Amino acid sequence: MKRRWLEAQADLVEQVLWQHRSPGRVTGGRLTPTAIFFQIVPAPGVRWSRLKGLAEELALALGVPSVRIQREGPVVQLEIPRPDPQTVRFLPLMEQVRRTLPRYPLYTALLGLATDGAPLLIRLTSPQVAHILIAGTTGSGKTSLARTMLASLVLTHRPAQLALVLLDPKGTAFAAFRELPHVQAFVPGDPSEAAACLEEAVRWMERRAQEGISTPRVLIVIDELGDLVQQGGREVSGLLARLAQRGREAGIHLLACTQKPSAALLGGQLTANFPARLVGRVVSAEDARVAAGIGGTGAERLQGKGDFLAVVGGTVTRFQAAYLAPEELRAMLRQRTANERG
Ligand SMILES: Nc1ncnc2c1ncn2[C@@H]1O[C@H](COP(=O)(O)OP(=O)(O)OP(=O)(O)O)[C@@H](O)[C@H]1O
Repeated sequence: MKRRWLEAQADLVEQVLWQHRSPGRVTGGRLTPTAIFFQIVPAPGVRWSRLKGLAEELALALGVPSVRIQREGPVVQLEIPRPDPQTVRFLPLMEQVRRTLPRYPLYTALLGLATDGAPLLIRLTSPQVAHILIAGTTGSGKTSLARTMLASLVLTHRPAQLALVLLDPKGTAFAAFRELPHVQAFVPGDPSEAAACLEEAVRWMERRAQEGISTPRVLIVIDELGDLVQQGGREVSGLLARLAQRGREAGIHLLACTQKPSAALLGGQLTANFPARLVGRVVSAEDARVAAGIGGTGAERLQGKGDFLAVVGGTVTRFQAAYLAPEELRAMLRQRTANERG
């Protein structure tokens, strides 16, 4: 049934290409949780720019809001959103990872499922990571992704290995985590309290660097970095920049979400110090460039709701974020807190 439907989609694509005098053969038909990927083998003489220009016509013919046409080496990839997108569920994916790996790697967070079907993880202590910026417009799934990463970390690390500082201006992003023994500080609302907390973190960083202490590793998680910097002004951006520049050696890492990844808002010094970027849907190609730190990623054509690019060490990996519904998260964390206390 699925095969036949995929073949019909491929035929439709070939028809559109033929009608627009850019014939090509459509092969593949790989399903990911949210999209179908085809490969187009253009007939001799068909120009890449012409194929690329047919995105709107293809979307119209297939009855979808948009399609992505990307060139990957000699191959042209066509990506069509699935009419029946599937959620990548956190718990089964986490179980799969723990089953396949002999030992869950330290300081490593689960992100989701890459388009090649493999689970995607990110290691805080890798030299190409250290601090992570999650950028994307509203509804792209930033806060949900940060929660997924946090959930995977607290499930696999003891408080003696990993401590958390949670800055949550809305007070709703990370509230579910606040009772966990890993949490050193939970700061909802009030930017002046957030500034005081960051000041303490800087003092702590300096002391740890002097004494050569780097455990427990500390992860400072910030929802809406843009708001925090806007409200807290120079003082806050200065503190954050210091943590980003010198935190790594003292075992302090930052994970920050932002709707507005602009250097003008966050300060060039701060943005330059987030080597790893997780980029969800953004509104323009310019925002995509700033968010990813490199051009041409096409993040402005992502679907939202957990459709992300991981940009780490010059490599771009597309993935669908694993998702934990709020009630699932609460139940899981209750269990985890009970285990730690018991
Ligand atoms: N990985 C995912 N899989 C499926 N649905 C998701 C996923 N991530 C987010 N969503 C859906 O998208 C909604 C918005 O997600 P989220 O609040 O994380 O976005 P956001 O980018 O943080 O938005 P805002 O900036 O407005 O806070 C969620 O309520 C959920 O319904």
